[in-house]
Amino acid sequence: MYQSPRRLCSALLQRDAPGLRRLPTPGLRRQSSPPAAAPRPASPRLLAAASGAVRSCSRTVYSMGNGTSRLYSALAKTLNSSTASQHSEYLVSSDPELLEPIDPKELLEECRAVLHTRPPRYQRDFVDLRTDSPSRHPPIRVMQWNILAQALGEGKDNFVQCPIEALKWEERKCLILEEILAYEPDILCLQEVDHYFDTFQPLLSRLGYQGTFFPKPWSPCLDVEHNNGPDGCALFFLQNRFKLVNSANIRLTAMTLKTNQVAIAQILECKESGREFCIAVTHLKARTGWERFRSAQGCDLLQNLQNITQGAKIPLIVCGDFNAEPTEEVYKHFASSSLNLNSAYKLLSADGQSEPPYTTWKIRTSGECRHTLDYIWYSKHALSVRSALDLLTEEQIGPNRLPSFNYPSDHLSLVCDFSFNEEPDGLL
Ligand SMILES: NC(=O)C1=CN([C@@H]2O[C@H](COP(=O)(O)OP(=O)(O)OC[C@H]3O[C@@H](n4cnc5c(N)ncnc54)[C@H](OP(=O)(O)O)[C@@H]3O)[C@@H](O)[C@H]2O)C=CC1
Ligand SMILES: [Mg+2]
Repeated sequence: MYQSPRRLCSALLQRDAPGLRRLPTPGLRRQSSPPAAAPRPASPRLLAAASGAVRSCSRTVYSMGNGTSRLYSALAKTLNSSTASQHSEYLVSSDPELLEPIDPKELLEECRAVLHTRPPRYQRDFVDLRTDSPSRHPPIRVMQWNILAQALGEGKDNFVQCPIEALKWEERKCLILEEILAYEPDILCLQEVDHYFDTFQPLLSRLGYQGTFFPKPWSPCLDVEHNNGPDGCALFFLQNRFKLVNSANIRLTAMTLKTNQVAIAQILECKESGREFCIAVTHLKARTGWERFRSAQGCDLLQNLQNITQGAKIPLIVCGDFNAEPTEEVYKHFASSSLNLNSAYKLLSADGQSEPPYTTWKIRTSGECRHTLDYIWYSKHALSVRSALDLLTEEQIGPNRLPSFNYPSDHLSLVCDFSFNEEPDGLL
């Protein structure tokens, strides 16, 4: 019988343990020594079913080279304005076997079997950040993660110290799934997703998530031979915790021009508390020299979010790979916006005012790239951050940096537990 991930693992999570201290991560880590029982044969049932299930569909949509992005754009529902619209699924499977719930423990076991030759997953701890007021409702766990598009990792990114075998999709996808299953986010905000239909949508939907994908109009993945389609942003939420009220796919503009960057914004209603909030995910333009462009995209996103949240009446969480250090203009726009946002990971610093030293760390032909680019912004008057997942240390990341055999992306996942403030002061 299927149980929701939260019910299965709540005893292990200790999210509500009192005191200000580091919390142990869930007990779902792959073991460093081989398990007593022999690992499963290398024909994972759930993983194989997932990729086989949608292959026929993804072939139809994706296997036509660069022209596919045009076809895909026609399939994707695009809103250039701030108007929110009703959500609709891009792909609805009619095969009942593919809709059967998965036991997350079983999927995790399959991932571990696939990964049994690799070193163990890095250990990261949650830092308890609670200030005072206890919450009557369970926290909302949000994960922000640029998972590294498979086509970009293999074909464009030039991670010169990362062995190509570490990027093999059949194993790397298990490392990504393992990270998601270990932290059990209620909401998952992803960038560089180029395996939505054949991997994440079918698997995560069977774990109880409802997903939305919005591809980039001209994804650079489509320039890579044997690509799996365009990359884009994906947003998943647990259906037993939230009801979708409204959803908007936004193609960002810069100085009124349409750009290649996108965002998804959704209004969700919390089933336990009845409270509504807006969750958004984005991936802004990369590379140096594009700072003003990013700034304009950020302004457009803020304007869209102003409208969607009815002028900051609805609490907001914005996750993204902003491709911008905290010194950049786009960061300052978010920090000083009338939406009253704070960046959650600043709370890990001693004074609560500094961003972490890095959220991505890789070595390209140009040298070492260590930057803080990923953020989780939240309405600072309406929401509190109860805990945040600590980042990896330099030692854990290792001399060859990311991605690696232990970690599947060049960006670290950020995970926070939020709760609504009990007595909103009307300032949001
Ligand atoms: N077919 C066509 O007509 C068109 C095609 N295009 C394609 O789109 C691409 C541009 O798309 P756009 O969305 O603006 O791309 P971005 O500049 O935003 O970058 C795309 C990806 O490249 C990664 N990246 C960042 N820095 C580097 C680097 N130094 N080396 C390698 N990869 C890096 C980024 O990862 P991260 O965020 O993790 O840093 C990001 O995911 C073009 O190169 C072209 O391939 C664009 C327009 C038209
Ligand atoms: Mg990238």
